[in-house]
Amino acid sequence: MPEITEELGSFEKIGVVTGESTHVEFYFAVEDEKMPQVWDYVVVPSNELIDGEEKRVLVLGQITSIIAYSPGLTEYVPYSVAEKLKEAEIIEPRNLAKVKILGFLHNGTVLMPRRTIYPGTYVYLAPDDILTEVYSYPEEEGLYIGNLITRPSVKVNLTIRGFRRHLAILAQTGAGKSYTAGVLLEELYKKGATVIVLDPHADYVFISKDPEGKKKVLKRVRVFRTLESTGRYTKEEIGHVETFEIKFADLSLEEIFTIAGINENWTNIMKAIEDALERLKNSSKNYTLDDLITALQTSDNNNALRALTYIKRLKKLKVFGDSTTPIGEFLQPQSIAVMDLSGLNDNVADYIAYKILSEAYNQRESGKYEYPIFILIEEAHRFIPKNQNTLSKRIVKKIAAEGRKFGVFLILVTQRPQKIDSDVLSQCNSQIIMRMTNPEDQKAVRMSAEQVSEDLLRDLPGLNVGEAIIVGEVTKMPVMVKIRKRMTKEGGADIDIVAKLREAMKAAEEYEKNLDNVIREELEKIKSIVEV
Ligand SMILES: Nc1ncnc2c1ncn2[C@@H]1O[C@H](COP(=O)(O)OP(=O)(O)OP(=O)(O)O)[C@@H](O)[C@H]1O
Repeated sequence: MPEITEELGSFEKIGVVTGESTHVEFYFAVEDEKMPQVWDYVVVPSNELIDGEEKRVLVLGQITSIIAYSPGLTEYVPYSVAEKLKEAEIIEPRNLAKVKILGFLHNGTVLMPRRTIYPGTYVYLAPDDILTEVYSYPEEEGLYIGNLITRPSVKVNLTIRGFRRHLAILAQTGAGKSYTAGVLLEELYKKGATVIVLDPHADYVFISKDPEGKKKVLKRVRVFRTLESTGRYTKEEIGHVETFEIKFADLSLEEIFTIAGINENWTNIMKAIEDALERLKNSSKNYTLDDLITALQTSDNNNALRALTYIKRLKKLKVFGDSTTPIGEFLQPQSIAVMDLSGLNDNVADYIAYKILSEAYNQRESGKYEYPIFILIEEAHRFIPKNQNTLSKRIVKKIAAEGRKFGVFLILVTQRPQKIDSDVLSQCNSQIIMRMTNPEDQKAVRMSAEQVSEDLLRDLPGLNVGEAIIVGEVTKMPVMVKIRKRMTKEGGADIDIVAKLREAMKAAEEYEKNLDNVIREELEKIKSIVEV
């Protein structure tokens, strides 16, 4: 942003600061004929002390409301007077705008002013190039997410550095969360990121293809599914699906205890399982879960029978196969690995999430994998619910607390911010918030994100599909964005109800026609029998 010179003369003047100002907000009387929009950006010149030196700076602000009034038409003016004023054309409508100060740019960072904006200061519409500068980053760190809602000509970039402290995408259903997450995946991919997606609704299984699903646009995308999963889409629709499986004999004793829900104080039960496993290991390296169950069933140890109740639970997981899919399959530079969890029940999805996240985290913690890993968890409230323990919750909490040290970053997507573990949510330093009308969800967002002001919350119900407010470390200033168009195909797009119903009508007609034909044929048969 330029430090101020005479170039202000080329800016579009739209008003004068009036009333009481502070260093965080001010009002201005809007010049007649000028019609700024709510959420548009303005600049005002001011003086700031920077590094001990007085400097003229341009303070950027955002219009948060516009109050229209007429000096003659006060609230209590009677109709007869109001009508006379109208007929005499002396209503003289005026606009008073309220502005929230966003800060000023100094050497690429945003500083908040310490001085109040003085009444009488001219207010200018912020020129596009200033806004572009505020919302851009150097090529190798900028992720192009969309354009300013009020200025479609201004591109908005996020910084990939901001992902260090995790990101949450929060909105009610249908607001455009998955679409937005898809845009982020495209941008992360362009930057060479390693991404793992936990995908309970198969929203990302087409991410390699163009929007029509014809051409492959992202080369290094792999979609995984468990052996028995049927998924939301067929393998033919997706193109290529790989199997994710775990060899039971590869599980450690601790893992078996964890997933079977065996408490660490139940030493007798643990010992019975350990003994049974020891015997199995001595006879074969390829023992299965069924082998363990048989070993416990045939044991004369009472604790083995007690253990059986817990071990039998593992049957429900349905992920055990002949070999273990190595975590290396999910971790490759510049790649997206989508774990399609659609159609699986919560326990299975939870176990798979736990397994993949733990191993990915270990790879980074031990330094075996050298590149940062981005983990996108769709429907995050299912994996990290509030007041409830899941297998994956422990590892997600660990990543939320310590992931940045090892380069493991979370992107959580949820339509139920109030249902998600609040510790994890508050570790997400950046938020992309979209339309949200539920007051409880709004409250959860307010509690978790200090940058989310009352002003912003008030605006949430007014956002359209695909519009978002972005706050936190991924952006220099809070920003309202129209998310850009996807270059890849969505998985979970809303169905076209009218088109589908049209198809249903056709199918019903077809059915009726067939039925008529069958009846006619039957009648013909009966007639021929009767005639004979
Ligand atoms: N930025 C956008 N531009 C164009 N269309 C969009 C945009 N964002 C969302 N949509 C459309 O809006 C619909 C809902 O989007 P999406 O599925 O991403 O919402 P969601 O919040 O993830 O919903 P759910 O919680 O049901 O998964 C989709 O049909 C999608 O194509």
